[in-house]
Amino acid sequence: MTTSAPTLAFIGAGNMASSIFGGLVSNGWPADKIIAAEPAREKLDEAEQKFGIRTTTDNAEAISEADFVVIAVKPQIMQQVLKPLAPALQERKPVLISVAAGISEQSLSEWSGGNLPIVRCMPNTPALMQQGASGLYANAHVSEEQKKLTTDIMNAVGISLWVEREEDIDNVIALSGSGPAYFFLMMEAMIDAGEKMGVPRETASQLVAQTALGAAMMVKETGVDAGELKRRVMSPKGTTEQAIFTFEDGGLRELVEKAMANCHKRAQEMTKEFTS
Ligand SMILES: NC(=O)C1=CN([C@@H]2O[C@H](COP(=O)(O)OP(=O)(O)OC[C@H]3O[C@@H](n4cnc5c(N)ncnc54)[C@H](O)[C@@H]3O)[C@@H](O)[C@H]2O)C=CC1
Ligand SMILES: O=C(O)[C@@H]1CCC=N1
Repeated sequence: MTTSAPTLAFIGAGNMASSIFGGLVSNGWPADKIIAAEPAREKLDEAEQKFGIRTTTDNAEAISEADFVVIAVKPQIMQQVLKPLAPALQERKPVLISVAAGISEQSLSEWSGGNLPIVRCMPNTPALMQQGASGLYANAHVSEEQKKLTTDIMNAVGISLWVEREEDIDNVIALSGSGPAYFFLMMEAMIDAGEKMGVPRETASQLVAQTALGAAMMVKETGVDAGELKRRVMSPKGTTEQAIFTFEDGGLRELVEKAMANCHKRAQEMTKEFTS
């Protein structure tokens, strides 16, 4: 990214925000074009030290020079954080990018004073490694140029895909926003099982992480269906099929479907809960 990169303000410098600004800086986004605002001084100090970005405890100050404002606070406090920022947002008119689950564009628009270009973005924490996956939804005030710049920002930390319907953001949450945790759970369970078999935890961890990475790369790079790739590991009467039959008999598919449905349901409940 050149020095003509737009200025980005992050409101909230927690897990998700730091994954995005950390990923941006690691990918060459100029650190002096990123400012993070947060009440927790220690998080700002860490962000300054690790990534060299600018910081402030004053949210409105961060907005005063921003072209894009990424709001990354918990959904529960979004309204109380956003409402006092409406005057600063209305004066500057940046693109407001919310990464919050369960906060509708309508609520964001109302709390920020109306008529702002708003993007609902559903990223995930692998953004920190520039391996994030984001779903993006724009309201009618977002111009094509602003959409392109939003794509540039999120593509700097992974892949991003636009959705036409806002409700698809809840599907993106169930797939990729919350998705890393599903894979972490699977890896954690495999590492624990490996350790029980007597493999040192660190060795098990390295083997599992590389296996997950390799499997993901095969799905991404070969274009071969995941089911077919699975079948290619399952030699007839071999070892893998014993493991896969155990997963299938135990109802793993149904469990995954149920887990994702519950994740989606919670996003919808939150949207109702946090509508003023
Ligand atoms: N953690 C994840 O994997 C993902 C999170 N999200 C969304 O990101 C948002 C943030 O989640 P996390 O980063 O996980 O939470 P977090 O708790 O790590 O970060 C929130 C940050 O907001 C700060 N904050 C509190 N009051 C504030 C205020 N008045 N002004 C500015 N900052 C304030 C907190 O000190 C904290 O650092 C949520 O809305 C969540 O739905 C979206 C996708 C994935
Ligand atoms: O668990 C959550 O609510 C957030 C949204 C997606 C991932 N983490």
